[in-house]
Amino acid sequence: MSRTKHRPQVSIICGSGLGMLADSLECQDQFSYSDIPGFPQSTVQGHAGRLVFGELKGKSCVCMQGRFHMYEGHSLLKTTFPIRVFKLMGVQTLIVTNAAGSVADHLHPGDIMIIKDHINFPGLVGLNPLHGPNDERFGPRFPAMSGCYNRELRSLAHEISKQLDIAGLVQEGVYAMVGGPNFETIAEARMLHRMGVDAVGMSTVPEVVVASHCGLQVFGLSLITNKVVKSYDDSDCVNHDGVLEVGRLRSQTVQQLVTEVISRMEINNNIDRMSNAV
Ligand SMILES: O=P(O)(O)O[C@@H]1C[C@H](O)[C@@H](CO)O1
Ligand code: HPA
Repeated sequence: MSRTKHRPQVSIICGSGLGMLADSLECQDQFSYSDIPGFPQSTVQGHAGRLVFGELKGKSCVCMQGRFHMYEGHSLLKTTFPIRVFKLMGVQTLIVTNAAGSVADHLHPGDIMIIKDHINFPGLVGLNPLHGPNDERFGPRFPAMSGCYNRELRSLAHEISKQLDIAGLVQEGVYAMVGGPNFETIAEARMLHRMGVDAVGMSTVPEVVVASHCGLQVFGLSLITNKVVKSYDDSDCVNHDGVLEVGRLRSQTVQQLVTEVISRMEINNNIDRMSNAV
């Protein structure tokens, strides 16, 4: 905290190919993850590995240009370490973005899905960042997860997408986290489809669980970068370069939507900063 004058209220995590979300921050202070004690390193292409502080539409923000994934070999505690750092800094809101494959037939590459809820597949089999002794300073032993994606922010995003004339691209849905790093088999994709999953990815959920546990309000967006293959007659094949390419093509639209949501969200100036700990 002593190396930046910014005291962020909003934190943003950039998904694969969405690192440009940090570019619109003004008066930036940037730190490479390798210079931050306790931070893991980003190893995935499209995740720069920088923490960027700055102002956006009068709000103080911190942006992770690059996130950590379980499949990189990080423990879930390490993967979500930045969220608790943000909480200690006084952040009130977490905005998560990701690249995801569409499972629902009505979602297409280039669409933006506002995350309404999630399915935590790793969590359901015991891989949860909240495993282990509970640190009561952050939150309760048994946190509720219903309503963890803030309803007001979701409805604000719909309103903004109408005003930006992108409502045709924006839908709401359920994101499921799988462990990765391989993409889904056809049988797995069909199972997800039957379960009511709209989009599938390899991140986000651990961050949201930890943010929700410590009382941050959460807003999440998935950029649909590909369709998951659900038919044995389909010769399509997803790859990471294609995922990054759709990220580049839609980067400006995602940036506009996130910027407007931040601009119009309410900030409680009576913040609960645990900053004497950082
Ligand atoms: O960090 P996100 O969830 O945006 O990254 C997605 C999932 C994998 O890391 C990668 C696959 O292309 O993109
Ligand atoms: N599956 C899992 N993760 C992803 C996908 C996908 O199809 N696309 C981007 N991230």
